[in-house]
Amino acid sequence: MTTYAYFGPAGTFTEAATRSLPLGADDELVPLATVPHALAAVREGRADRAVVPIENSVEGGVPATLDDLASGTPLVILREVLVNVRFALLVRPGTTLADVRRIGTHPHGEAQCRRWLAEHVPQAAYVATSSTAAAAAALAAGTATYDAAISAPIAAQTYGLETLAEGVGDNPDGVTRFVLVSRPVPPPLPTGADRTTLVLSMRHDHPGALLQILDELAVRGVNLSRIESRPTGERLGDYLFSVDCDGHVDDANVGEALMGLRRVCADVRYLGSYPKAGQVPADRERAVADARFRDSAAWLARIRESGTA
Ligand SMILES: O=C(O)C(=O)Cc1ccccc1
Repeated sequence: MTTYAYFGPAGTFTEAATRSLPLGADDELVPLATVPHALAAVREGRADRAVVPIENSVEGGVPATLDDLASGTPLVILREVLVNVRFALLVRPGTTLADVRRIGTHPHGEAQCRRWLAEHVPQAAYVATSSTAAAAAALAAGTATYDAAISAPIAAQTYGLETLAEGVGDNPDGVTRFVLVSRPVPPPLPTGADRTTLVLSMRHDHPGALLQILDELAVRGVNLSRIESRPTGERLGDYLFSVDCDGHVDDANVGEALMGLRRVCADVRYLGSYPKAGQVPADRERAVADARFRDSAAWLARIRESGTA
């Protein structure tokens, strides 16, 4: 039996992401109110795995997740899943669009529905809630300070609310990437289409610090798919770089890039190598490049051992 803590309550997009994993019949799903609570449950051994959002196609990286994974007891990402997020405007039975004065939702929900809201409910103010489902739950319970919630369509059934409008997202193709997180374990085997997540801190602020990082990756042909600077939270002006790159820690070029980063950075936190979600064709050039890296390492070893290649 595996216990999955997910960013809840019931009816969040994170629950949908969790249910899209290959779950066993006796696996247990535990909703927790925030991303830090879900990750703490894994760190403290109350859950085996956590599922949390990490990036979406409108707002970019999810700060609560990036910041929590960047510090504290190390955790690793084992897998990612993509969810096409579609939003619905939910109300208590009887409320009409003209009645809606305040709308509750998660900040990422608001960001992804902004244009629709400006056009259809321009009179409504936005109230931030801890998740899209928490907005629906409080509305149904009568404890909300708002009269409509933007949530996943399924939250209407979960909480007994009425759907006033569906497809209220500005982009019907909006996608959120969720990650399955565990206490440190060896990575899943390379598939040829993998991603590696890292957090990099520089020794001190100096000219060209970011260029040094990019150099270590570029010179080994490692492609970056996301890079964000995040404040460390310690001193004004202290930043970390949160990075996703293509490839697996077992790939020769990624391994060499990691060693290079370890030399130039004050700290490199490895957050896992895992298969990319979606229809990603295996990169044939990667296999050729990997063979060249391994060949050159073997060549150097022969010279060191016997004085000749
Ligand atoms: O609040 C939720 O339902 C979540 O799972 C976080 C979220 C919010 C908006 C878009 C994608 C994920």
